[in-house]
Amino acid sequence: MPSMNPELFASWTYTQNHISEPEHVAQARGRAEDLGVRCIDPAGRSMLQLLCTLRRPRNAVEIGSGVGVASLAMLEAVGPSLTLTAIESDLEHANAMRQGLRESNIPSARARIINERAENVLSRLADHAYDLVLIDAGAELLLEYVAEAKRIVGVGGVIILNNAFDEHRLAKPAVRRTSTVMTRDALRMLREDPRLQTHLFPTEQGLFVATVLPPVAQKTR
Ligand SMILES: C[S@@+](CC[C@H](N)C(=O)[O-])C[C@H]1O[C@@H](n2cnc3c(N)ncnc32)[C@H](O)[C@@H]1O
Repeated sequence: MPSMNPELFASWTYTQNHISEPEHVAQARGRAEDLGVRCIDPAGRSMLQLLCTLRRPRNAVEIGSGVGVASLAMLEAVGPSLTLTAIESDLEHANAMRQGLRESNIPSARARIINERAENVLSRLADHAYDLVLIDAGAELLLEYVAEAKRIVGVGGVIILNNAFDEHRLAKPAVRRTSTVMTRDALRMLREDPRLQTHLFPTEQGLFVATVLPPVAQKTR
């Protein structure tokens, strides 16, 4: 097991610092700062774009889309073949996302923004109808979001959980805060499912990725 020596930390920092983002993303981050909303970090955004480029989802859901930094990343990585359902409970955040989409010339038909609480929306989404679900709406209802994501994602689809480090509390066993316990339970729920292949990527906030395996490839435990 690697220990956190200074060289490892330097390499990690180098990775985080060598990501450049276009001007319109910086503008969206500025809007998020004004509204006091956290966005996916640059390494997470970059990883999300890579996953979208590899998987090329046609139907994606984002639970907690904020001002749309991650949404834009997905829409831009895949292009017109992706339709995104973005669920966001805060009207100001949803409006800021609409502004970002307009400025990026993304037609509103490609991003359906649902301004409601996710727990009231997810049960209306069809089983196995989505290729990608990004969860980033806080830890309070995380287990419910994970259960719904597992229901709506089809074989070969991807479930992504951002802020998996729970503000760097996850790895500290003594921390028993509700959000940390919820996050640990959610990650366990995904890791222990034999239908899923999982990995936790060490981005700044932690990006946990699970893909739904076809029946022949399912893990035996
Ligand atoms: C961390 S931000 C999302 C950032 C976004 N994924 C990005 O990278 O740009 C979390 C968002 O989830 C929203 N949220 C919190 N609870 C929610 C709920 N129950 N249903 C829908 N949205 C929720 C908040 O209003 C906030 O905008």
